[in-house]
Amino acid sequence: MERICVAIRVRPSISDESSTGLHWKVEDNRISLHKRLGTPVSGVSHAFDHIFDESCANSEVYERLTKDIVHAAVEGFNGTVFAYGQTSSGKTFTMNGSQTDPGVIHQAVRDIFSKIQEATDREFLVRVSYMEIYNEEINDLFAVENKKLQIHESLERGVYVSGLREEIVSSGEQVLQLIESGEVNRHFGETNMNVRSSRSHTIFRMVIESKGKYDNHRDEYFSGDAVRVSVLNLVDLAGSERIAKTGAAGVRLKEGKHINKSLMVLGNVINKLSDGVKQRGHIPYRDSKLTRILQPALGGNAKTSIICTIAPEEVHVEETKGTLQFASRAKRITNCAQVNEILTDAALLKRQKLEIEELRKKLQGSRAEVLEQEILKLRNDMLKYELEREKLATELEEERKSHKEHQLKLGNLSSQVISDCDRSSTQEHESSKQHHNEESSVNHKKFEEEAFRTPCFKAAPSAFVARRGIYSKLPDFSPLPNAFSTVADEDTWQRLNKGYIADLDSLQVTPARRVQSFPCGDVTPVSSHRTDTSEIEHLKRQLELAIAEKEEIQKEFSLLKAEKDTLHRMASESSQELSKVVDQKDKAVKELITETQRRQELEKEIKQFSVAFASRQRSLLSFHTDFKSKIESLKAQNSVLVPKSYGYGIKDLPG
Ligand SMILES: Nc1ncnc2c1ncn2[C@@H]1O[C@H](COP(=O)(O)OP(=O)(O)OP(=O)(O)O)[C@@H](O)[C@H]1O
Repeated sequence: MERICVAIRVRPSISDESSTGLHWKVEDNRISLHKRLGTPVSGVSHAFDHIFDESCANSEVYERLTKDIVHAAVEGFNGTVFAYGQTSSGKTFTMNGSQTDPGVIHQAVRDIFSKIQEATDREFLVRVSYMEIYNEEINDLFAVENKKLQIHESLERGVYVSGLREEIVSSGEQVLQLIESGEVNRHFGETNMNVRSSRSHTIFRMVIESKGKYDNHRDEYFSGDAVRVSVLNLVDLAGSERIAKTGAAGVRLKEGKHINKSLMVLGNVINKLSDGVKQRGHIPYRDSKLTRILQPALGGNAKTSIICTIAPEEVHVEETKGTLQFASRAKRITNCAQVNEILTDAALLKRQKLEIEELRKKLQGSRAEVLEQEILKLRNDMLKYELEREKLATELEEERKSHKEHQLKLGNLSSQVISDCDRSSTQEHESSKQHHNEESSVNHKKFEEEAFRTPCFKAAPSAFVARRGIYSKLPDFSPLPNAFSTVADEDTWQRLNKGYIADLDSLQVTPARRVQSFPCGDVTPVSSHRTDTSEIEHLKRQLELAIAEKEEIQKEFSLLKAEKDTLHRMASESSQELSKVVDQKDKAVKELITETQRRQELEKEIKQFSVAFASRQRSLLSFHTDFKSKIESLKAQNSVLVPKSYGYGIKDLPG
């Protein structure tokens, strides 16, 4: 959708009277009415796409307002440029121009042919026609005999004037000559306002057909073999007039009434179109011939621009205000222009094939590819989960093993402690007194209660005294002094004892440490008792630590188990999803196959249709030729003159 481009052009003042009060002021794209001292009149200020002041030449108007539309017409877009305004405001001057300042039509014609020259990959056929709407009747300006032409509408051609002469042209000069000849037939008349006032609306029309040239190297058309057909209307409207001002009477009065009526309908159409899609309702295009012919340009398939001409004199302020209001409404209208292409059967078939191909690609690309990717992703995820699960299972197994080993170690340790205690207790019996017995009995009980609660440990013997007689031989290496018996003070013992069993692990794993023990005979009973007690304490601590460690491992174990369960669940969910996606893919593939079959059937049908169409065309052609020859012979027989009809189609293309 694009808006209609609206511009204002101010004609130079032609009155000798200097303004005594109101005057128009142009600032950039805004025009406003001012009082004598320059105070703006409130509510009379309008902005437009362009405002051309008195000094602007037609070339500037063409450059800024019309050129783009003309170029688009060469490319296949419909275009309309029209001049609107009160009588004597400069419409004809803008459209036709003068010797020194050629108008919009003149420049458009030249520009079109230079554009055609540039487009080397296309061949063109240009047809021109020139008509006027005079007193609500359509006359052909290229053929005076073609009067009161009728408007028709068909699906193929849209709205058209039947019987209008169209000339095939090949150069700008040819067109300008034709226009000149047409101008002679146009209705002008003298009024109080304009010595040469247009008494009709004129529409100069160029129909531009083009087709891509055939490229022999590539064995195909440069830009497809579709034919583009566009219509460019260059319209010079008759000016609205106040009968009192123009002093019209008789014929001029009748003309004036028709002019005003059709301009009023144009105003109504513009008003309705500017209301917006929802409010506009019925558009009265059919109320006048002008609006009927200009229908595609107003809210239809065309690029349109309107040049509203105004007279700057104070005496025309009211008319100028009306023109500016019309222009303000018109600039709200949106059109939807698109390239007009006519497809031959072959082009249609080719285009449909391409479309089918594209659709097929899209179908394959959009669904199957996405599904493939999804499946791949899910497979990767599954693999990842599997690996993680395996890793966790291995870790779990290792943890289990180490847990077992720990338990085994603990069992060994406790049985070792028990056997050590047993031996110490026997020695104690032989050497110590009664109170020692009691004390060790208490100690033993305490130990039994505190340290050996775990069921896997054996119950301790009733008389428990630590003893270290298991290693009878002295070690090859020992950190102890040779004459240990003389330094059996408690501190030294404690220190050495610490080094002796630093922790349970080193005790079990490093045999060299074991040989740090020494025969019990070297130790005095009293000090042996003390040392054993502290050793037990130490062992108890170690045991407690081992139990805590075991609990920790158990906790870790249950966490790992939970994690493993989650992974299992995720893996099964993934596999379910995977099977769902695979199902979906299968379905899509089936759909694709059905679609392809359908397309193939369609292609076949199109082929059959085009064959039938071609044969029908051939039979119609032969019928037409027969019919024509029969008419000719009848004509010859009756010697009746039949008026020549004019009609050119794409088949009349030269060469
Ligand atoms: N921009 C301009 N520069 C110079 N002269 C102009 C300009 N515009 C209009 N004129 C002159 O003003 C007069 C009236 O202009 P024109 O005939 O183009 O008006 P019009 O709007 O077509 O009038 P009508 O509706 O009566 O046909 C002409 O003599 C024309 O040469």
